[in-house]
Amino acid sequence: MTPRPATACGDAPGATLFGAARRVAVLLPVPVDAPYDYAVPPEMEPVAPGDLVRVPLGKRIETGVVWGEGAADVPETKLRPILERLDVPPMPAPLRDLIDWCAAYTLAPLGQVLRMALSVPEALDPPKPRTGYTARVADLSETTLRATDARRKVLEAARAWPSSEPPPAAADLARRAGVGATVVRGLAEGGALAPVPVVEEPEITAPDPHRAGPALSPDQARAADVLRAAARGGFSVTLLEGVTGSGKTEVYFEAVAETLARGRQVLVLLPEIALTARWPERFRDRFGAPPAPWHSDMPRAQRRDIWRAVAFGRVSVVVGARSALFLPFPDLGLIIIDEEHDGAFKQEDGVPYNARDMAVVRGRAGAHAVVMASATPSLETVLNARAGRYAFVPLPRRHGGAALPAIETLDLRAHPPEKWQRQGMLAPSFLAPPLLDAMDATIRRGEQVLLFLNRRGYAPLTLCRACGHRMQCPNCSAWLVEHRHRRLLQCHHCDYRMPLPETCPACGTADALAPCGPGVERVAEEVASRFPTARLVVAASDTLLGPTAAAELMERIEQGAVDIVIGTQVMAKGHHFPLLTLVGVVDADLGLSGGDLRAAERTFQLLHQVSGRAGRAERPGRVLVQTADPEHPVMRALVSGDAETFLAVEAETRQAVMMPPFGRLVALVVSGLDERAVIEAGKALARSAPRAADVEVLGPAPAPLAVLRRQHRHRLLLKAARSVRVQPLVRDWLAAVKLPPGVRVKVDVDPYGFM
Ligand SMILES: Nc1ncnc2c1ncn2[C@@H]1O[C@H](COP(=O)(O)OP(=O)(O)OP(=O)(O)O)[C@@H](O)[C@H]1O
Ligand SMILES: [Zn+2]
Repeated sequence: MTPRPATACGDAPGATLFGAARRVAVLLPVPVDAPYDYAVPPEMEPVAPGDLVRVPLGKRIETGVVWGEGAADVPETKLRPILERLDVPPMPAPLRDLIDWCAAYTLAPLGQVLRMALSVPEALDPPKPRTGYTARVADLSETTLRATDARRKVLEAARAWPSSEPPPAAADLARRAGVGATVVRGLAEGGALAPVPVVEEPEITAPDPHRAGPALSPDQARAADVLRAAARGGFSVTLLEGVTGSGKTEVYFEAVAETLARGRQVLVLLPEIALTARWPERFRDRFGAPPAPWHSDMPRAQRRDIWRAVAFGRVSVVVGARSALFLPFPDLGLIIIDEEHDGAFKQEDGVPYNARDMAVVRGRAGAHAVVMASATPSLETVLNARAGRYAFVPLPRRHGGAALPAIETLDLRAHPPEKWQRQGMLAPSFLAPPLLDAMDATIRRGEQVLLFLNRRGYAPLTLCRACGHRMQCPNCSAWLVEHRHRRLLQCHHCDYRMPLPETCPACGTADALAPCGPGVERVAEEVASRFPTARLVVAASDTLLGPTAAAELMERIEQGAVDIVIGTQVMAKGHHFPLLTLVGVVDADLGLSGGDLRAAERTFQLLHQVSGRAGRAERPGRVLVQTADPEHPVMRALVSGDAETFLAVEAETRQAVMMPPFGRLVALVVSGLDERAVIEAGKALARSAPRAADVEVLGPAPAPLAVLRRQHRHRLLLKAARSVRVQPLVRDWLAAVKLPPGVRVKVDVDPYGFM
């Protein structure tokens, strides 16, 4: 552990002497490892852990949280006082536990983790009052004001304003009286109306847990019983594994209802909340009121309101992205993690934590149930369920008698795509003839097609036919992706953009730059030409502008206003389109290259999820998976539907090399502008790497993304047996190496991505 900092004020002398004043530790949302001590002015008592306080820090004033008793190792004379205790509920103990745990586990500074829980500092201030007006007199004759018609009407309206409602604003009162707002202000100045400060928190309709849900099938009812029982008990984790379209949402809604009926709060975590915009509508259909959303794309004012409503217990259900886990629920009774296998639960920037795992920590701290739902649970979670650490609830059948789709591979070597005519020239095709035939037949039947390609833009690479030059990002070791609609080349890592040049920047040849490989836009171009009358949409994170637009598009698809959807992973999960019967996977091999530990698992999950969009209602579904390697275990598992064997082989492979979840991994990414310094630092780290039984350090080696935003990046990987506590090892390791200026080391415990 880093030693507790001596004092918050540096060399500034203590402002006051406090005699025997009590001291407390206050954690501040700044990158420090431990709380600072402060004195509690006696008149402020009682001050207790969790209280939000304002304290001096150097020359600033900071807001922090009382974390516990003071440490007594700061001299009395240096101790500074708490300035103010804020008028918000204390941070609940389970959230403080989570913050402690998260910092200790990820090795992130404690204060940096706290910062995630205080992400909307303005939510700590009382809402700004607005001015309302009440009648001060019964009649204008009691004032010196001349009695005009307009004035009389306003005074009457003010006197008639229902006392159950807060006093109206000038504009509202004027509207009621049918006059202009200036009349109201004139009456206030003349003493006929009294201006009063009105504090209003936004109104929230509570979801009603007693509304009847749909009639559940026997399978669903059994599963719902187990989840309801879990929601009544203390801490538990349950894996709800249901095939795509089995009604997992309806089933876990029963656990939500149970928790709400017991008067406790519920948190539902969804990956990429902004894109699963239909979920709140389903919730509203079931419970009669919307859940409170929480994600980073929300307007700040809305985040402020929701943070407060959660803290004061006025909100009972939040549906959000991973950061919702750090909201100050005073009485959380259930966490649901939908699509628990999804990589979006892992935060890569800032504090690298996995919200799925931290939800379990939060559940244990708060002694309540945690439910993980997925059709393709992660290997970690499956093993936890097998070992009995998690309860297991299966939903083996689709709802309403729908069959699972028939999945076939389409060997691209046996069925090479045939070129097509583009503006009088032959253009490469990305769709094999059998897929095109199936699409044609599907549309003719009035059904829908989803073509899945997990690549945004037009082409992932642009190259010069004359000299072979490849258009690369100036800041990253990555190709620039062409976005033809927007007429630009863009880096998907740093967002660098440039117009598509007319001549090759290397050799100067005109019109020689050619796209290489497909993105969704390019597939759409081919489809538009081959199916000129079909109604076509492209759905990718950069074409769906915001949750509302996304929800609208999903609704249009649901209603059959679209024939062919060409989409990235935003189309893969959660959606329920009754008319969608054909899914074509354009490039199933895309995610399999590269040395990523989870490449096979992730590809299987994604392709299985997207396959699951087909044939969810009466009409049967079909999936065609284009691949150059139909014998690959991922393709075989997809076709056979035998996830169990696939996971067993995955498990065996990883166990043989002691990779997660059988061993532990910690990634260290060394980065800096100066490549030499980065390499030297990497070597220095390797030299002082921990030497212990069951611990191995690999690297340094350039990271797959060797340059990112001009920063050179080298990686080391610490691999250890599960029994090893890696945090103290890494802490000592980092403490032993002095980094040159300008070089940083980012620690990622349980890395998920390997870029
Ligand atoms: N008991 C039921 N009564 C009526 N409709 C149901 C019932 N169960 C499920 N459904 C409907 O079936 C569809 C599929 O359910 P849901 O989306 O919950 O499945 P899922 O298991 O979450 O699927 P996926 O994992 O593919 O997203 C939804 O439209 C849902 O409303
Ligand atoms: Zn870049």
